[in-house]
Amino acid sequence: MEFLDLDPIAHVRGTVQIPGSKSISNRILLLAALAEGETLIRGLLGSDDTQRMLEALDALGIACRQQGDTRDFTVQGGNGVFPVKQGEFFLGNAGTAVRSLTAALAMAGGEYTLKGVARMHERPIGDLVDALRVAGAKIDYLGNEGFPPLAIHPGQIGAGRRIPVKGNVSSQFLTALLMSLPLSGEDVTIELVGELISKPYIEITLNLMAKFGVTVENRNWQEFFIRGGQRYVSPGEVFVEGDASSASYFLAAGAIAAQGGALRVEGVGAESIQGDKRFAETLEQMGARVSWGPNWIEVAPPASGRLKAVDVDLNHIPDAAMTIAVAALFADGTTTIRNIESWRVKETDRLAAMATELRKVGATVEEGQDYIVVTPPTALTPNAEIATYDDHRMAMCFSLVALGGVPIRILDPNCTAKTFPTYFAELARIAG
Ligand SMILES: O=C(O)C1=C[C@@H](OP(=O)(O)O)[C@@H](O)[C@H](O)C1
Ligand SMILES: C=C(OP(=O)(O)O)C(=O)O
Repeated sequence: MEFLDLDPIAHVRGTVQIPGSKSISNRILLLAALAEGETLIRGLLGSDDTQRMLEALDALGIACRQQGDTRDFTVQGGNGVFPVKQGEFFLGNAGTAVRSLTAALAMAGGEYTLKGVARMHERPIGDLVDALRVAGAKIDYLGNEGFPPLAIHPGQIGAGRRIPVKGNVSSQFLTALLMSLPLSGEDVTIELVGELISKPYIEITLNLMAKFGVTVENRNWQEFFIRGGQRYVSPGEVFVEGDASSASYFLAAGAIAAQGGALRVEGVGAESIQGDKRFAETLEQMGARVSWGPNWIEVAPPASGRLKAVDVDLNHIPDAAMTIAVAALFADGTTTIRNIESWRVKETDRLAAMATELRKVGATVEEGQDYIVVTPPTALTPNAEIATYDDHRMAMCFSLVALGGVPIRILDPNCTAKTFPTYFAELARIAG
């Protein structure tokens, strides 16, 4: 097993340019593919998740062309049509690709198979498939009921329907329906059944759909009404913001160990459409000093020098919430993070993984079905070997332990390629 040994990091300083947002990149790729006209996408994230989406669109007959060696791409939209009517697509562990393509292909009138890595075949999709079946889609499970791989057949997506969907397992199911149902051309009402988690991701979806000319009426988060007759039209050029979840590691590093001013991230700021920018608010609650510009955030440690423990509901920022669990090692007292049951169905069972690995560095941890309680040790255990469970965020979060004056070994560090292939190089650059 490959590993990376991190030496203790005394301080961090400088500015980090955050690579493009995964959530925005994969949404824009699909919307551009469905739109009429050519879209120039600026600053697309280069990572496993976006690569899987690009490959799938390419195989579906949508030309996606990289501009030289930049991260700018042109996409020739198919105006609601995928030219290729059959295929088998491997989508790795990219939730944003599997969920949104399931809905888009269910309406595409072809024979398609969607599959991913073994873990993807353990990540639920049943609530989305149920909703699509009500809409008239024909989808079969090729393995376990409720999970990929899926066989998608031509269906009859009906007009004027009410489509119920559950949103308590993943908001990506609602996102997938929202992005695809306008293709029916008819009035559609999506009706939320029960609670919706990870709400800010729906705001990203609605914002980007509007950029491509389709508006949705959000009726108090209970119903989403899409008026028929709308279609996606390329806005010409779109810009991908820096990834706010990726920014969380550097913002936390600034809160723990910035020296000579604050650590700055660029690419995400007050004007960002990503909910994960609100991670900085939680750091502020922990006592960190935070300042905001339109496109940047700066964080410095608390005036007292030590972060405060917090008791917080982080349902709105499930990805960045992991960074708080590790930042809790640097806080006075016990930190509780609540309402994060979705951690159990992501890249790994993140509640179990986080608890196991935090204990390796000496923390006392209570793991509940939907919460985690972290009490830091008086001294961090040096040379812990951190398993990362093929979860990019486990690798990135635990690198912060090096800011506690102890060496740490991160196993399989290349798993950061899912969303941030250059993470450890960036960390080395700001480490003083
Ligand atoms: O829509 C999106 O882009 C995402 C939604 C969230 O998932 P859930 O809605 O499953 O919590 C988040 O964890 C994921 O990384 C990206
Ligand atoms: C949950 C995540 O990814 P996915 O898009 O695969 O759901 C994540 O990036 O933390």
